[in-house]
Order: sequence, then C-alpha cells, then structure tokens
Amino acid sequence: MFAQKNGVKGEDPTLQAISQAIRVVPHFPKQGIMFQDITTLLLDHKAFKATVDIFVDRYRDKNISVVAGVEARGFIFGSSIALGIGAKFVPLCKPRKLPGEVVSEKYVLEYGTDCLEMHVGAVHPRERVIIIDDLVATGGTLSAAIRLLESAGAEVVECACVIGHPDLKVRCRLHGKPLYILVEPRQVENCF
Ligand SMILES: O=P(O)(O)OC[C@H]1O[C@H](OP(=O)(O)OP(=O)(O)O)[C@H](O)[C@@H]1O
Ligand SMILES: Nc1ncnc2[nH]cnc12
Repeated sequence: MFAQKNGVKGEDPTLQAISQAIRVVPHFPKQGIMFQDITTLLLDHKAFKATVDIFVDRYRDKNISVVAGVEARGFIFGSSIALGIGAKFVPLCKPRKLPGEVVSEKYVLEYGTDCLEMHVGAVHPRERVIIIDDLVATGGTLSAAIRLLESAGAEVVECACVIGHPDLKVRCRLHGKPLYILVEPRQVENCF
C-alpha cells in the first residue's frame, strides 16, 4: 500500500518533500545499484519529522505493542515511531551484535546474503508487531524479519518502509503481510 494523502499519489507536498530529501548515490555499494541514501532526509528535520508522523498517525490506534526495526536504518525510523505510538522497540540485528540468547533467520540480499537476529524474550506470543525499515528492494530482509517475529509467536500486523517499489513480487515474498510504503525509489536524474 502506498501513502496517498489527499487521495493523489505522488502529488502530496509532504511526500514530495520526503522524496526530494532522499539522495541517490549511483553504483554504491557496487556497480548498478542506485543507492537510496536516507541520511540526507535526516538532515532535514521537517522532512524527517513528517516521515515519522505519517507512520505514527497510521499506527497509533492499532493496538501495536512492538515496533521491530531492521538494522541499521530501520532503527532510526523504528525507534522514533515506537516512542510516538507508545510501544516497545525491538532491534532486529545483523549477526554477533546482540549479547544475549538470539533467534536467527538467514536471507538473500540484492548485493549478498545476510542474517537477522533477535533477542529471545524480546517479543511475547500474540503481541501485535509492525516491522520498520528504510527501504524494501527484493523483500528478502522483511521476509526474514517476519519469520523471526512469527517464530516468537508474534502477530505481524504490517511491514512499513519509507522507500519501495509498488511491486507485486515483493509482496509475495512477504507471506501476504501488508506492506506500507511512503515513496518510490528516486532515479539517477534526481541525484544530488
Ligand atoms: O529488500 P531487500 O532486498 O532485502 O533490501 C532491503 C535492505 O537493504 C538495506 O539494508 P542493507 O542490507 O544494505 O544493510 P545496512 O542497513 O546494514 O546497510 C535496507 O536498509 C534494507 O534493510
Ligand atoms: N538501492 C538501495 N538503496 C538503499 N538500500 C538498499 N538496499 C537494497 N537496495 C538498496
């Protein structure tokens, strides 16, 4: 699901400001990848706050008790959203970052393979969770995050990202879970 404020996708000034604050870095971290750099969005406090506010407005009355954020950039948006809706924040980390006992899920990326880990006991059975990341590309990361949370008995209500393609294949990888996206990836002609 794409954000459609005022019912007109792509023409909402807030969403346009968010999109324009994201820098595109061609060929990072390898040839052919148009890297969507949200650090420039973080430099624009109005656009950053507007981004968090859209998610907070969407999830505040949905009985969500857990916001799970994907390392690294999902931590930035996820922790802010958790504070905004009054939920706990659970980091889903890359291997060997968490000190306690963990559950793990491997996944395939656009540029390699990786693994996500979560502390055992961070989430309880039947808790209602949203999963937050900066970007969805293939959906492999969110798919692993869903498996991780469901292995703990949690109910994944929705996945949400700032950036993503309105691509059905990604949705299929998300086990039928709703995916909420604010803006499409920016193209090379828009790079700073
Ligand atoms: O939909 P996918 O194809 O799985 O890709 C999306 C993931 O890729 C990026 O993270 P990355 O793996 O580069 O890790 P980082 O945040 O630690 O840089 C991004 O922040 C997402 O987590
Ligand atoms: N194009 C991209 N920009 C930023 N993060 C990504 N993760 C996977 N693909 C990406």
